[in-house]
Amino acid sequence: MKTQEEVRRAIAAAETVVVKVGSSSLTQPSGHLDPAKLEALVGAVASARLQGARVVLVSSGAIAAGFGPLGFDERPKDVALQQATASVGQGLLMAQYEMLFGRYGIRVGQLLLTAWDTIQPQQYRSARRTMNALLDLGVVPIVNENDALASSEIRFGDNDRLSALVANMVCANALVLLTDVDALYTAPPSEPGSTRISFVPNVEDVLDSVRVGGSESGVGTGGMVTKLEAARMAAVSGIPTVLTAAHNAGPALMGDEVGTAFAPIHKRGSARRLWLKFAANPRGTLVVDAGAAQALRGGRASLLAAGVLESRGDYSAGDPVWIVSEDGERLARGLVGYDSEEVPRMLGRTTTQLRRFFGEEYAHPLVHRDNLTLV
Ligand SMILES: Nc1ncnc2c1ncn2[C@@H]1O[C@H](COP(=O)(O)OP(=O)(O)O)[C@@H](O)[C@H]1O
Ligand SMILES: N[C@@H](CCC(=O)OP(=O)(O)O)C(=O)O
Repeated sequence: MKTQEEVRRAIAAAETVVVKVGSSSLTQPSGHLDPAKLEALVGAVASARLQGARVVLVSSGAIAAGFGPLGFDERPKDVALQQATASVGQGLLMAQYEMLFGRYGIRVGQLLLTAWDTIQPQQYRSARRTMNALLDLGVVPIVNENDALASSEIRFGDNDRLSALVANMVCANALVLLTDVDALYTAPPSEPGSTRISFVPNVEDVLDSVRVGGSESGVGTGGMVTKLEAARMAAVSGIPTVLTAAHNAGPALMGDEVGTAFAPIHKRGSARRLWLKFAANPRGTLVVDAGAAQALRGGRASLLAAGVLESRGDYSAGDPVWIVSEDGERLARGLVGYDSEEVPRMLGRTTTQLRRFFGEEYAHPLVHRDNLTLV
């Protein structure tokens, strides 16, 4: 799948498609939910569904739906208030979707995910099983970040990267990112001289040649930065992406030449590794010796305490950490198996010594190879 035509055709033929719609495309300039925009979006998604596609809708808009009814004049800035607002707004948003999809005889189901649910194998498997069961039933799963529960360290904030992880989770054949600009531009569209890009053969190459900025609407989160990250995560998972304005949803799903199409880069990765590689925010650093560095570079090796020289930072078991060489080169990111208070006394010790000195629960790698990704 190399040419634009092939990518567009693959999107039109996708058996399973993830459609992500941002807050900026569901709201009025005041920031409140816009029922007409919701209605148009549902029309396009329902049409794809009725033609036989399995469709997951990743929808933002909980905060937009909640702040008016709670008596606020604008989106709250405080994180706890945003979370509370999302909790009120999510129900109101779903009520709208239920009513609008109901007109087409389509059922919807709600799935609220945190980044954690895409990392922890048990939660990940459970989310995937539920999602697939919903799709088998012909239901349109509607996914949002679980804003009310997501903690600041492990929160996406935007839904772009979450949509790429969901696409990976359901083995989607296409990802459609809907926003308030019609395409990716060579620079933020408010800048004079920026031009529209209709096809990106390799998203990893375009990252250096395009200038992307944050959200200009004041409603969305992440801007084009997180959308390109999502397109890259999808491309690495072998999934083609189209990015365009929400009013182009219908033509985009039909494979018309709207917006920007991104070709897949053929490699398939697990959602957890994708999260680690692109989205995780490391909380600490493990400095490794030359032998461990070499083993890690070779791939498929776990990081054992015996090869770690130093632990920096304050982290808990399960947190993402950087793994760096002695001269500070970043080698990998990984999910560490122990708290930062436990690690120093484990350093430099073999697994046999750890078992003998501290017991069986310490006789494990600091970072298991399944929880590690090279940078
Ligand atoms: N190079 C670029 N091309 C297109 N849009 C860009 C670019 N750089 C920044 N943007 C901004 O990204 C915004 C979309 O992001 P955002 O507001 O977060 O939307 P959403 O709510 O859909 O996630 C656009 O409105 C645009 O102003
Ligand atoms: N989860 C939040 C969405 C946050 C947000 O604005 O994301 P996005 O529209 O993808 O930039 C909500 O539902 O309000």
